[in-house]
Amino acid sequence: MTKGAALSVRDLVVIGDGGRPILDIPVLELEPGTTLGIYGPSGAGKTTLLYALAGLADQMTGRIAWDETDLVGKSRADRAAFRAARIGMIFQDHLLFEELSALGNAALPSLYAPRSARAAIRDRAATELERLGIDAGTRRVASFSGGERQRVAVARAMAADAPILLADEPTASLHRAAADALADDLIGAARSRGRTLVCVTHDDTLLDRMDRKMRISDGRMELAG
Ligand SMILES: Nc1ncnc2c1ncn2[C@@H]1O[C@H](COP(=O)(O)OP(=O)(O)OP(=O)(O)O)[C@@H](O)[C@H]1O
Repeated sequence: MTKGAALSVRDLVVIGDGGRPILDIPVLELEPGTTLGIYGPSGAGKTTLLYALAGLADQMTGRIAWDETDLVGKSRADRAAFRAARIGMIFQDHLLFEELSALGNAALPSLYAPRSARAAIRDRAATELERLGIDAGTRRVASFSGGERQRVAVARAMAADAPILLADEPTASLHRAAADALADDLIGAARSRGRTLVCVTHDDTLLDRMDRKMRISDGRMELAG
């Protein structure tokens, strides 16, 4: 079983390009295997928080510790290495390689993995795609719909079998039944494999299934459950 990671955020301030703080989170603690839903108005700072938790924000102060690793103090290269090894990401623009098939994209984490782990990653990628109803086949993802691309991104995050899953509006381009199936997968991954899941979403059905919910408004936490 994958061991989930604990999160400890303290006095996190993310600075925007203009030098102005765009996010201020005094305290956020998550036990391994917890699911957290983040919601709030457009422009509130939800994606900024997810990027910071992934170590993708360059200008930040405070502390973002996943277990013993504080991403704030690390170099960009070290943060990238941590991300590759420990974080599965489902982000809004999907970041797919247009020339590759669904399986080619979903199995991408195998490129960064030790040789001994590669076959298992490809197998998980294929299994996830099948479960999400995507033909792994030879068609390039360039011609996929928004919802199909979303599911390829989910399969890729699952294939890595990372202890941390970060998702930005994972159900946004899906109809209700597909959104519910995807929620089953994400939450099932957290519950059965102890992964820690942080999910930005406007989808109340998905939010209601999270262990905890946090509202962000104007760069600040408003409610924490
Ligand atoms: N690098 C940056 N430099 C300056 N401002 C930024 C930067 N990144 C984001 N912002 C601004 O910070 C605010 C928060 O952006 P963010 O994308 O986190 O919002 P959000 O809550 O995810 O919104 P949405 O629901 O519309 O996706 C916005 O006003 C945005 O324009």
